[in-house]
Amino acid sequence: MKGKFDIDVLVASPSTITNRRVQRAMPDYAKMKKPDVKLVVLGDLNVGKTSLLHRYTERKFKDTISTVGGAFFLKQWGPYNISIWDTAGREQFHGLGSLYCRGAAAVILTYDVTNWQSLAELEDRFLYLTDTANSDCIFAIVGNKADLTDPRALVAEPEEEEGGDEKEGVPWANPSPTAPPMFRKQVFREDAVALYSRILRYKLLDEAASMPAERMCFETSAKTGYNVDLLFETLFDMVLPSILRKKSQNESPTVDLEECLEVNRTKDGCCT
Ligand SMILES: Nc1nc2c(ncn2[C@@H]2O[C@H](COP(=O)(O)OP(=O)(O)OP(=O)(O)O)[C@@H](O)[C@H]2O)c(=O)[nH]1
Ligand SMILES: [Mg+2]
Repeated sequence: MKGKFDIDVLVASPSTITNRRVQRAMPDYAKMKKPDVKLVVLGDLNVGKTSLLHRYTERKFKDTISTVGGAFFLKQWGPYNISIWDTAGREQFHGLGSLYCRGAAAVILTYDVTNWQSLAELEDRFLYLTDTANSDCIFAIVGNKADLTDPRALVAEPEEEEGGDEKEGVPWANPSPTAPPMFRKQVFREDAVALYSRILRYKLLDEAASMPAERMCFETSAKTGYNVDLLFETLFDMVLPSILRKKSQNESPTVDLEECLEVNRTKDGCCT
């Protein structure tokens, strides 16, 4: 399934800027569109954050290397520009997390369904990083690698044709008879739902007035594309009110006191 407003995505990564060849191919930042809203993907090392973004933006499951610092993807959604920040799960980049979360309208907390510790880390190590996000920030909890445990997640969506650097073959595209061995599922949906409730309590949010956990907990596979569009597009729709509110605040007539004082001073000539 393609996004209803599918348009090119721009990718920029501080980790690639040092590479000369890439530097020449870097976009012209002067022409870059200003994002209207920001989404951030957080989670432990190796849970598949970058792979989810590749799957959504490039329709591919590609080889990845562990993210250094962070990278951002720009997605046009209707008339709006949405920036999606991919962060590094590695401990040494942890400090950057709260920087990336500053002003975020939505945070995607990602774990690996075959790794209990990756869920525990979300609460222990990542949740407090979101203190810098917007006060009305939306939280999604995403269990990735569902293809390893759930036969429904094995049905692959077609990959984009051109390119060539995607992983060789797609044996998982057909669940039978070449289905890969199933891994033991360590994190269940109920565990994610329970974490979602704890997050609302941590944020002092009223559960009844917040998005219900059933809508905010996803199981995905970056490998097959299972639920990946659903995840991002549900969030894009949810952050639209936040964009509209920001825009109307910017458009509402306000008086800049500093500017008035400056004009008055110049008129009176007292400061010239
Ligand atoms: N089976 C399976 N493997 C996946 C999936 N998503 C990612 N992987 C694999 O998991 C490994 C880590 O993926 P990344 O996307 O680099 O993980 P990350 O969360 O970005 O990791 P850091 O950048 O180090 O924080 C890679 O070997 C991926 O191929 C998935 O949905 N299913
Ligand atoms: Mg990564």
